[in-house]
Amino acid sequence: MLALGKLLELTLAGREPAQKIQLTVDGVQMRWLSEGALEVRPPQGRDNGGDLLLSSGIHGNETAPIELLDRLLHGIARGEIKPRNRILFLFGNPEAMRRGERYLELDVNRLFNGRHEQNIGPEAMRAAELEQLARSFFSLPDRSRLHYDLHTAIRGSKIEQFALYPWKAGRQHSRRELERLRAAGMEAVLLQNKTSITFTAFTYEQLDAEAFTLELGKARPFGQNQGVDVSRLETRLKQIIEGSEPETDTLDGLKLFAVAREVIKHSDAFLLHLPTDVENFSELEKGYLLAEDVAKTRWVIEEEGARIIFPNPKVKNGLRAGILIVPTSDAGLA
Ligand SMILES: O=C(O)CCC(=O)N[C@@H](CCC(=O)O)C(=O)O
Ligand SMILES: [Zn+2]
Repeated sequence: MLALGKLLELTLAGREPAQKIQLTVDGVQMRWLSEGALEVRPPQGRDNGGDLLLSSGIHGNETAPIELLDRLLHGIARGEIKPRNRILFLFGNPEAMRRGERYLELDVNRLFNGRHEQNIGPEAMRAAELEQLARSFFSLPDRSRLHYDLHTAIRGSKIEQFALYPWKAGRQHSRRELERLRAAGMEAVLLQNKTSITFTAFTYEQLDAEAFTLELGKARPFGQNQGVDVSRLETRLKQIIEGSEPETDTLDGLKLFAVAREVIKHSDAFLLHLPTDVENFSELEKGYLLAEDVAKTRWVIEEEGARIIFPNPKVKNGLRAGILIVPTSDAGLA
């Protein structure tokens, strides 16, 4: 296999390839751009006008999505997968991947949309670099732009695979993209209703891409992801890459949720009243005291059908310590 197909090995070893550009047997160009960053271009006559950004390893310990991108890249490098669109592969936080940790000092996925400018250190610099790589990749006019940022979660989940869809004023969420996500095995989509500081919020809000964070199961170390079934997503990604995607026109069975409230941790006094092993999408009764914080702040459930995702009292002050969500309908989709 071509050396650049081994982007994961290069990244984990902290090595820069001697040769930055390579061609596969069927004329696909692979170009190493920076640590953990590789662009794939189909031969000119085979380009269908789509630009696809696939990222993982934004959290270094979320290995199933890293292994999935590694398999796709191997397939392309060996000539087994024949791309018809441009692809940018990104491993988000190489040093955290090497250490098997979510992050070193700062969560990279809280440093986009300008936040990296208010911080210092390697992760702030990496977020700035990722923004630049994505901006440059999505700079060509008249092409479709799609970004999937792949993650696994800290805890188990009542709904195993789901997507988070960013929000921008004046822009409607796309039904077609949700149909595609359903076909890729996602069981639920959380429709955001305000701007955010994640990677997909950046590509959605600033680069006009359709962008989704995909949660694929529970985070485990490399080689221990047998319990994370990414087969439907993997099949769909190959089809998108090869331009052979079957038509899909149903949202049947796909659960839609909206954000009711983000629970922000304001101080070290923050207390979250949930068992440590609580699963994502656990339902919470009306009247339940979810959290308390400084200055007698209390988070009491007021919403019918409320559920919690990503509860995490260990986040830094000022950051999201959980999202309260409620069921919603497909009425607002374009
Ligand atoms: O399990 C958790 O608590 C977090 C899993 C994870 O990393 N989720 C992403 C979601 C990003 C988004 O809101 O689009 C994150 O928290 O960064
Ligand atoms: Zn993650």
